[in-house]
Amino acid sequence: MRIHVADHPLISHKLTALRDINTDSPTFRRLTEELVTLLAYEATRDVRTEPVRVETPVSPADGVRLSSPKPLVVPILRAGLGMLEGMQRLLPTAEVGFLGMIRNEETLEASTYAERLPDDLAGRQCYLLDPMLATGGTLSAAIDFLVERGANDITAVCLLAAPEGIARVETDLGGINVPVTLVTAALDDKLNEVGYIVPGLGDAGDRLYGVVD
Ligand SMILES: O=P(O)(O)OC[C@H]1O[C@H](OP(=O)(O)OP(=O)(O)O)[C@H](O)[C@@H]1O
Ligand SMILES: O=c1cc[nH]c(=O)[nH]1
Ligand SMILES: [Mg+2]
Repeated sequence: MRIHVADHPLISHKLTALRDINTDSPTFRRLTEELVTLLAYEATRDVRTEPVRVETPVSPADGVRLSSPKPLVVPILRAGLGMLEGMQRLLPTAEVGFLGMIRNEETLEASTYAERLPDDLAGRQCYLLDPMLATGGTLSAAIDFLVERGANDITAVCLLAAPEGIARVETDLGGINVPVTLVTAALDDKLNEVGYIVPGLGDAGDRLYGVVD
């Protein structure tokens, strides 16, 4: 897996505020959107374009525009939904698919409760959105869903990734001949004994959607 840690000072600044336990839900949502827009800039570095000629008021100009087929953006519910608008800000014409996945907090196994993806993903550039890559079970299962539909160009955009999760995804990818890129704002230290990222930011879904004390 190709890994890009986008450690720009503005990203680090916003991420630090996001981690802060004193950051409330509305601010957490806003910072998530802003961070994703910055990460999307990196994640779409290889987005496909085609040449186009336009007329400026002065002369013809050769440029590019996004080419077909449209990129596909797939937020992993629930927490990934908080990243969708930030991504759409840079890719407003992208198609959007959905995966609903939940990790069992005892076993740490991911299961899928909703899935809405186009049937054929061959040749599509696919962007998975999930703020947290912890044990890697969720991302690995999401990649499997896309690959089963023929995807062969996958980029995962995460806010935080743990080394254990990256290792798991890389192992699981061993049997799949599909290039996957991970773009993340930070590589954290480790997982704790209950599978949370350390230092992390806590439960991203709860902090986005207000289920906090
Ligand atoms: O790498 P993993 O160990 O699989 O953990 C990461 C997953 O856990 C969180 O989702 P959660 O299951 O809490 O669901 P939610 O988004 O509905 O809160 C997070 O948003 C990831 O999807
Ligand atoms: O630290 C973690 C791990 C999984 N899911 C989260 O929301 N946070
Ligand atoms: Mg959660």
